[in-house]
This record gives sequence, structure tokens and C-alpha cells, in this order.
Amino acid sequence: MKTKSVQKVATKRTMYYGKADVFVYRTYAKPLKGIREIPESSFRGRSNIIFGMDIQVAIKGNAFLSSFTEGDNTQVVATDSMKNFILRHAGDYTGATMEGFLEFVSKEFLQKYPHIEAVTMSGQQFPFNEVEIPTESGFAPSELVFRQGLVEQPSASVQVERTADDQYEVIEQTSGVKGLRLIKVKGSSFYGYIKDEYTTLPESFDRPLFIYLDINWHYEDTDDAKGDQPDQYVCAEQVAHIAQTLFHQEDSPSIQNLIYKIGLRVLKRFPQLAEISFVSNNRTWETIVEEVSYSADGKVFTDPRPPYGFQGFSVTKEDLALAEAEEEK
Ligand SMILES: O=c1[nH]c(=O)c2[nH]c(=O)[nH]c2[nH]1
Repeated sequence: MKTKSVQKVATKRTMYYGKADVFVYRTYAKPLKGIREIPESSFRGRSNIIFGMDIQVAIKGNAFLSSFTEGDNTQVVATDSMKNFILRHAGDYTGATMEGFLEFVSKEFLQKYPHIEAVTMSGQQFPFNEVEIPTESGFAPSELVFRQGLVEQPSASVQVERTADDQYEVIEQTSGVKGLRLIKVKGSSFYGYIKDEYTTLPESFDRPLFIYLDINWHYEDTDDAKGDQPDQYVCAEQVAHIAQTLFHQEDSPSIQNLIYKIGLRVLKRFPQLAEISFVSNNRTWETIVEEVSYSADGKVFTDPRPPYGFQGFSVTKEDLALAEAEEEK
């Protein structure tokens, strides 16, 4: 007789704990200098006079099971102590990037507490930009007063695991830039989509395309993310500048196509990356007045109402090779 095979699903229990929103402001960290120059960006590095971050840490390990099941706190590193650990180590960090800092602190956690098996850390950097001060020979950046940039933020995450031989291994590393908000006032279209009984959207041949965009990338070699070799490091500012340049240069038929092209350009400029991915959100302005009296191109717009469309897409080195082969034909 045939018996039905029962599939046994080996589930791994979810178990972690940690601290979020650890705000770190380290002054006079190592400046980030010597990054690769690219045509789309005049960005040349970060002074790191203020190295500011919002950090999250989560730790894992079987030793923590009894804290959940029995209320036994003997192995628990208080999340308050984790916050102090991160802040104190910010004073010891000798590198110039958030990626490097997250990996450094993750390894220090594993070193200090032998029962921690894995550490995941992520962060968003606060850009603090020098304000311009008048001098006798024009304006110059202040080395004392900074304006906090709020919307666009470099982001990073790392997962470091203890290995069988008590070494540490970077299991996952991501870098990114969050919170781009770009509006192109004319030159974008969206037409040719399916028309059926559900379609009410009119085709648009020149829309005011407003996008929210988060971008993430992976390096071929996670070591390059640390910025110890600055010409192998990819700055969030440079990726943002490529995105805005492509937006300017391309008359996009859709957000889908626009993010693909941004991805190809970033991978072309930075061969040290393996993959780049996008999450975009469509905030295209609603047109209220099509023609205004005093300018040929002038119109009046307002914000769109919810719901909002979104796209997610990743572009790899293989995509770039295919696109370049296609171009050569
Ligand atoms: O760029 C766009 N892509 C879509 O898939 C879409 N759908 C929609 O209604 N507007 C847009 N815009």
C-alpha cells in the first residue's frame, strides 16, 4: 500500500532581541577622501567632522532561549547595555564609513559576549553639511557649523556570524540611500498600458513625474563596503547623483524603465558592485490648471491622493553585460 509522505518542514525558531534608534554623533571621525570620481557627481568625500547615525542592533543565540521560555535573565545582555556598547565603541572607531562602523561593532559584540551567535546591525546616516560662510575671497565652508540634511540618508546593514572555529563571518551586507524625492516637471510619459473595463487613467505624454526612491546595493566583495580602500567604496551621494542625472537625461516611458536605466548606469560606474535594487513610489502631481496666463509652459499642480503605486526591481552585472552587448549590435 502506498503511504502518503508527510512533508516535514524544518522550521527554525524566530528569536532575537535588540535596540533600535541608538543615535550616535561622533565628531572628527576619519575623513572619507580619495573616492572614485564619476561624471555624474561633483561629490568628493565626507569631512566626517560630524559622523551621525541612527543605529539598530539585534542579537541572536540559543543561549537566549531560557530568557523567553523561563524568564531566566542570567544570559541576557540588557538592550540598554547594547546602546552603551555602541556609543562607547563609536569613540574607538578609526574608519570613515557607517558600513565599517557597523561591522566593527558587530565583531566587538561577538568578541565580548561568547554566547552571542550572530549580530545584525543596520543604520541610517545623518548628513550634516557645512554651512557657507562669507570670507574675504568669497564663500567658504564652515568647519564648525553644519546644517542637518533630513530627507536623503545613506543606509547600511550587516549580519556577522560566529563560525565553528570561533572566527567571524560577514553573512550579509547591504549599502544604500533612502528617501530620494525627485520631480521632473516635464518630459516623462506613461501610455500604452492595458485598456479594459477597469481603466480610467488617461494616457499621459508629458507628466510631472514625482518619485520617492530608496536604492540598495551589494558589493562583489563585502570588504569593499568598509571604505578602507576609498576608491572601492561607493558613496550614497554619488548613487543619488547618478539617479538624478539619469532622470534629467532620459525621457522616461515609466518609472519601471527609469529605475532599470539608473541601475545600469550605477553598475557601469562601479564595477565593484554585484547588484543594485530599487523601491520606488509614484507621487506624480495632479494637474489642476493646464494653461496659465503668463508663461508658455506654466501649469498648476497639487499632490496626488492615495493610493500610491510602487515598483521594486534589481539590476545585476548580467543585465549590464546584456545591455552593453545589445548596444554594440
Ligand atoms: O510609471 C508608472 N508605472 C506604472 O505601472 C503606472 N501605473 C499607473 O497608474 N501609473 C504608472 N506610472
